[in-house]
Amino acid sequence: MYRLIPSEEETRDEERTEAGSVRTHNRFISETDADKPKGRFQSFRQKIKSMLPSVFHSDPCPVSWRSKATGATPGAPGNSFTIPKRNEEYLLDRVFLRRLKRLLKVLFGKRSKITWMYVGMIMFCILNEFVIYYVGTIPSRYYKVLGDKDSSGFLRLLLVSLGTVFMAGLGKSIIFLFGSLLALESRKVLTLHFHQIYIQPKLFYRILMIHEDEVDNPDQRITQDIDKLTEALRKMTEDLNIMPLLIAFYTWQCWEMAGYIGPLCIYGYFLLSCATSRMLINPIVDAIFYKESAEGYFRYLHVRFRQFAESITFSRGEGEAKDSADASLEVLMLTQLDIIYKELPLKFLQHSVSYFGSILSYVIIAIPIFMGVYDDLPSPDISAVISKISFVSMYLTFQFSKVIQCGTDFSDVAGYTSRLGQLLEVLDQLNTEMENIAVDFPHEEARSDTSIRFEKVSFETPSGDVVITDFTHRFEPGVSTVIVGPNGAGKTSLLRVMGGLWPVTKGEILLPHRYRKDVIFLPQTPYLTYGTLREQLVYPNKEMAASVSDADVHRVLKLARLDHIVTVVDGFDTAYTLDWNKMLSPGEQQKMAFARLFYARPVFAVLDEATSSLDTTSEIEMFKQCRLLNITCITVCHNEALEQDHQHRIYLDGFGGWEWSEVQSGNGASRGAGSAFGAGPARSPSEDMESDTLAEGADGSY
Ligand SMILES: Nc1ncnc2c1ncn2[C@@H]1O[C@H](COP(=O)(O)OP(=O)(O)OP(=O)(O)O)[C@@H](O)[C@H]1O
Repeated sequence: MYRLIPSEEETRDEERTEAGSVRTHNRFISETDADKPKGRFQSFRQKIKSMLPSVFHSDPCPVSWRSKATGATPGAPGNSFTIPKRNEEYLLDRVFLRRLKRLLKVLFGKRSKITWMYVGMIMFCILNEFVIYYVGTIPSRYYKVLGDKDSSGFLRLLLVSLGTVFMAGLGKSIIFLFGSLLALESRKVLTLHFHQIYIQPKLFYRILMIHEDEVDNPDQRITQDIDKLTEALRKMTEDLNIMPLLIAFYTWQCWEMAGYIGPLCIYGYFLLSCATSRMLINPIVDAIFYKESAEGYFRYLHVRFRQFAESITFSRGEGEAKDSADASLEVLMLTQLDIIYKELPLKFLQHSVSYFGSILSYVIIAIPIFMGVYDDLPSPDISAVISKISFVSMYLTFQFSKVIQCGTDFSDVAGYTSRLGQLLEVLDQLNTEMENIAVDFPHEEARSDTSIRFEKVSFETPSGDVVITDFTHRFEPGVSTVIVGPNGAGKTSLLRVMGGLWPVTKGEILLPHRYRKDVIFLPQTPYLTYGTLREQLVYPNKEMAASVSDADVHRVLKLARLDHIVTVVDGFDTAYTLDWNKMLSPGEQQKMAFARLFYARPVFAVLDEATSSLDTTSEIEMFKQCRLLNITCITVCHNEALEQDHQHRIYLDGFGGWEWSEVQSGNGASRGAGSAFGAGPARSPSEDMESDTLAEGADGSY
């Protein structure tokens, strides 16, 4: 037996609420809050932040167990516009460094190829820099041979310089290749890491369904932000990876030729530029964070159009769809405009730094020349020296200006790092919560117990409303139970608690030891996986598909009254993606879920309105097959006629109360025997016989 007990974390959250000591970011606040925008840019940002949820959260803002801990009151009277808002600023601070360190640790982990690729790239860059140094000194050699009128020297130099320039070009392209492969590998490593943490039992559900106010668009962060981060890192790496070596080398060269004044001027200039640049980058990091949020919502809106195309069209909602898409685009444009405005001073600084840098290099040359250091040299040699110093000092200032120019890439890196780091932190936090929804392995004596037991279980919604109190019941194999009650009474929530999706606040739930095998949940809308028909039937255990024989496929499809789809698919091993949703109507999709169930034949089938789209005959047939295959149903439904297919009935009153009773008129067994089928449309005895035979056939074969 697995044991689901209240989460300590949840309890702690409540204590925090009562104590009033809460996390400050992710508060729910209203537009009427005191922190009104101050400056022009702040007001701009405020506008973007406030528009994001108002445009995209057409549904009421999700509230979570965690948000409850903030003690805020979404939708409270007077809060005409209540939105979730983050107080966190995304800056180049210690939080950013911590997040970056974490991502780099993943990238340069023990088994990652990235370390070696990076080392290879650095080696190549160093080699290439030797070539570049030679290319840089070529003009001074030309001054010399031309000044000396040395024609054979000139020809030799021409050949050598052509070869070197070709080598330098080739080197740059190879560095680009290295960088691109490195970015590709980095994306793979990071994405796999996120998949590993994010696509975990129940975690996935909790972050998307319950904690979505804490971290927006996790899908976008994984699919796009990682890509953009690795691309920005690639650009920075290509520019900066051997920069410290180059700076050291060219500082020494500059010192040799122009004395300490040269490097001193350049370093002072660089420090000043860096300090200004940092000030200008900070607001961009924040703006990038919000731009990506807006990007995510915009994309999500279009995904929803695709998902609900038919419903929108039936409701003639295209106008509303267009308005919301336009509005979301407007927000996105505002966020992009915000970045453009904030990047403007940075761009100005970057360009000015490189132009001033070239002037500075002439100042550095001028100092030794006016001090008479090179007075005793002949003029061709002075020209050569001037050219060489100019190259060295310009290259040194160029290295520093590259650092400033990387500011834009760096602000990208910082923005994406914040988004990914934040996602990792929320995932960590949820993982801890999941650990606190304890799963205890049973004592030996409990292993044979195949029942599902609820012992005085109470639980509440994520927003803290009590759903059911002190629920005690034992679901026994062979005794099907129907759960009924008004809308919002908590029927599905009871199944969520049974499935470990929601924690209990009191009491405990004991589940069969072979829980994963013995208990199968069928939701109202089944998930159709990408893949072949065989893979659909064994979902989620795709690896078992090969063991499903053609006869098995035919048999379970016939049991689920879905045998006609063998003519729709090209073959049992033909893979389909989105086409599954087009090939199967909602009712057929539910039948597919039953086909899976008939193939797996668990002890319990937990059905949450899983037959809502089926015609009455098929609905009755599904329950009959369950009975014949010894599958005990725990069914949430609104169809009173289905009660006859169950022995027990649980009624939830919607106020936390519940009532257990035996189903009075007839039961599933008697219905299965024949007469009680009168509850559904008339069926021929041969049809019944056929179903029974099929079920028996299935019995023998699985
Ligand atoms: N993620 C959530 N956050 C906050 N409240 C929720 C959440 N999910 C469900 N609830 C609330 O829990 C209550 C019970 O919902 P549940 O889906 O269990 O009802 P139900 O009995 O299955 O309803 P129906 O018959 O309409 O399917 C509802 O009031 C609903 O608003």
